[in-house]
Amino acid sequence: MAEYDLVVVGGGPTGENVADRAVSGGLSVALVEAERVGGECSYWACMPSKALLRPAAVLAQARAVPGAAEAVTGSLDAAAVLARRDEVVSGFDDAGQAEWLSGAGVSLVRGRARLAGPRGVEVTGPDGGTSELTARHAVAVCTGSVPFVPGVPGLAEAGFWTSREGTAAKEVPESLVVIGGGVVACELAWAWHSLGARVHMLARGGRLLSGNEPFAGERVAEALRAAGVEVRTGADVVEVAGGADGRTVRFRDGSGEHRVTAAEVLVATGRRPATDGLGLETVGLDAAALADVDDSCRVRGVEEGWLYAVGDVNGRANVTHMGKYQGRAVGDAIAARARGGEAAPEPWSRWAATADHHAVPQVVFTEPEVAAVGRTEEAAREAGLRVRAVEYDLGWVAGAGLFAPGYAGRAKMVVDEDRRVVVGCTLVGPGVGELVHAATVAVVGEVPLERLWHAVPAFPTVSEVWLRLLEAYGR
Ligand SMILES: Cc1cc2nc3c(=O)[nH]c(=O)nc-3n(C[C@H](O)[C@H](O)[C@H](O)COP(=O)(O)OP(=O)(O)OC[C@H]3O[C@@H](n4cnc5c(N)ncnc54)[C@H](O)[C@@H]3O)c2cc1C
Ligand SMILES: NC(=O)c1ccc[n+]([C@@H]2O[C@H](COP(=O)([O-])OP(=O)(O)OC[C@H]3O[C@@H](n4cnc5c(N)ncnc54)[C@H](O)[C@@H]3O)[C@@H](O)[C@H]2O)c1
Repeated sequence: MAEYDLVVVGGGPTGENVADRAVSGGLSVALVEAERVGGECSYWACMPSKALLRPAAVLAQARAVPGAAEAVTGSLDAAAVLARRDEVVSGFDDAGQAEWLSGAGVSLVRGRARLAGPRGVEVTGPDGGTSELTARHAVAVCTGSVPFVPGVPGLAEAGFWTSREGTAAKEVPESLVVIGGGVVACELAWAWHSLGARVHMLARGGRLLSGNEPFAGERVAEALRAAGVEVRTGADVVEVAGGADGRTVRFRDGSGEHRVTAAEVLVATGRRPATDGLGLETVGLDAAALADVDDSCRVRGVEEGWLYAVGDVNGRANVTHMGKYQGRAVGDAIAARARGGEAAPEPWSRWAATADHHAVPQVVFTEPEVAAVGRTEEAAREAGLRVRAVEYDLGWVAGAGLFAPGYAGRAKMVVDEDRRVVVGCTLVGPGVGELVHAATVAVVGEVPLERLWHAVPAFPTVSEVWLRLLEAYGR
């Protein structure tokens, strides 16, 4: 039985960061990975999806600028885009990331882990053999999430894509029905449409990207429709059936019952924590327990506090950057506690993932992009804040006009009237993903509006929208 100070279960971006920080803090660390070091993000999520989307964005932006537009005479080369995607995922080979782990001083154990009593981890290796690891101080569960698949009659029999096939497919399907209206649905609808598939989206809710300000989903839906994607909102999928022509999806919306047939069906209806077979019962817990963590991601109610749940598996903020952020805090906290310190997760201390609560940035890489941080106006009001929001048309900013004539976009800033600080910001438009960090700094730093006036955006950049938003709010 091998003993380490810390055993990390799951080598996605979150687990890698927990392990790296704990080693830097002087601990011995084993990391157990069942599939590929780098996790979902590197092979079937963030990286391949962005590789599929980027060429279309570049092409659209070149086409929007006279002088460059004339030089664009062809369309996307789908085979080259897929080849680039394969390059970005290193041909699904994790040797590079495994080497990085080893260089960082982390011991990689390949296999599937399950808890085996307090501080115990049993690993079933690729050859089916089992081994046991013991953690002197802590076990960090960083197993991520798996697709949530609704129980639609006929779906399983007909066969469907999840985000795995939706990012890793080797060929462009002739047609695709996307079930869902969230981030995965919007991004992958764009990606496969841009590569030549006929795409039909069926979103259950009244709008796309429902976690964002309403104008975000509306603008993305408008753009998808303008590009030729069929977008249906308020659509309830009733049944899916396989046949010679592909897969037929029967759905209902406000106008009645309809059918659509496509070569493939992509189910993008959210994700759930990856806790199956994790052995939580051996320590007296159920799957829900991993969502009940303090701000250092320590699972509550576990005697001696040796168990942590970090990243997607705790459901606090399911994006890679927040998993990594949690991972840094957790690795540092475990190391500090192993040295006998308390590492109390006081708000904004190095041991607390405080930003998870209301300062999470996210970029949706559609065309236009959606970039947001903090609370929407509605969420802020629901949280009891007295807020005032201002909006500004990005197309009126000089830098946007230079970015592309006819640039279309919108920005919204939500201000806490009592503290006079920004608590949320949403930007929609081409290339706005690169603008969101300024908003994140304002939200996390709780920079007073009076001081924000002194943060002068360079001319002529799209960031001048900050000045316009402040003017719209009034001094
Ligand atoms: C299509 C798609 C696109 C996305 N795009 C973005 C994006 O652009 N930006 C962004 O920030 N986020 C994006 N996300 C979200 C992002 O992928 C996740 O938030 C991120 O991967 C979470 O990291 P993690 O390390 O917590 O989990 P994961 O990346 O899921 O890693 C978990 C690891 O644990 C391993 N594991 C699981 N169970 C066991 C076990 N029992 N034993 C051993 N190992 C185990 C798995 O094999 C996996 O390697 C996207 C998600 C999807 C689906
Ligand atoms: N660029 C990024 O940062 C990025 C990209 C992709 C995914 N992600 C993350 O990955 C996670 C998963 O994304 P997602 O899009 O799968 O989830 P999501 O929660 O964003 O969207 C789920 C969608 O499925 C719909 N839905 C849920 N149950 C349904 C049902 N039974 N029938 C029909 N529709 C149903 C919801 O109405 C919603 O539109 C999210 O946390 C997301 O933030 C991030």
